[in-house]
Amino acid sequence: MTGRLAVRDLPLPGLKRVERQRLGDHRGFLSRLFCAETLEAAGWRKPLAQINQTLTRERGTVRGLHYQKPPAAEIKLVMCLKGAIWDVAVDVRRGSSTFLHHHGEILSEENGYALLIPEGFAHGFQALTADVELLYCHSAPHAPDLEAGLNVADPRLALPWPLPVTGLSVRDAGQALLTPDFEGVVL
Ligand SMILES: Cc1cn([C@H]2C[C@H](O)[C@@H](COP(=O)(O)OP(=O)(O)O[C@H]3O[C@H](C)C(=O)[C@H](O)[C@H]3O)O2)c(=O)[nH]c1=O
Repeated sequence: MTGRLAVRDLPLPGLKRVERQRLGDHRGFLSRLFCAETLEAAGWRKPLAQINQTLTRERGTVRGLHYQKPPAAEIKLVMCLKGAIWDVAVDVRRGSSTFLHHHGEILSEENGYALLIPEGFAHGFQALTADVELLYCHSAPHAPDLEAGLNVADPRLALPWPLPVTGLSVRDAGQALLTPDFEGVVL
């Protein structure tokens, strides 16, 4: 456990779980959310460009699946500070041995887990409780013109959402299904 963040390998190459250790005392706790030194060793070798917060009010709501295309491809560190989510990353790296494979797991206020999602992964989550709050660290600025997405109900992905999918944004509900010629992104 170096510097309060433990990094674990996951089945998709480059995808990591980052486990936060809380330092508690009679007042409460301190928890480190980001550490450039620890995360550089885990593959974050870019600046910290932007940090976002989202609040998702309704249990069952799904946000995603989003990624930014090169040259705005980004590393994300996603953590759930309030409530619990099922978080999922899908490999869209052209030529990857795990192309279009997904990894999903629960991130929560309680378990203190985050996902470090490399460039070339689409990201999404489902709120498992009401009023979930997420914090995102991004290695590249928001680039709306280079945003892309996958459909959360795409049969080619067959994502095992824990709850019935609700609350999609108009954009997310309208994401096109993958076509047979989809080759992913070249990083
Ligand atoms: C991502 C982003 C969005 N915005 C603006 C654009 C829209 O006017 C508004 C909501 O954007 P959007 O509906 O894309 O937000 P989400 O669907 O919650 O996307 C988020 O959830 C999925 C799961 C992700 O992985 C994205 O990285 C994350 O941003 O915020 C910004 O101003 N900056 C940003 O970095």
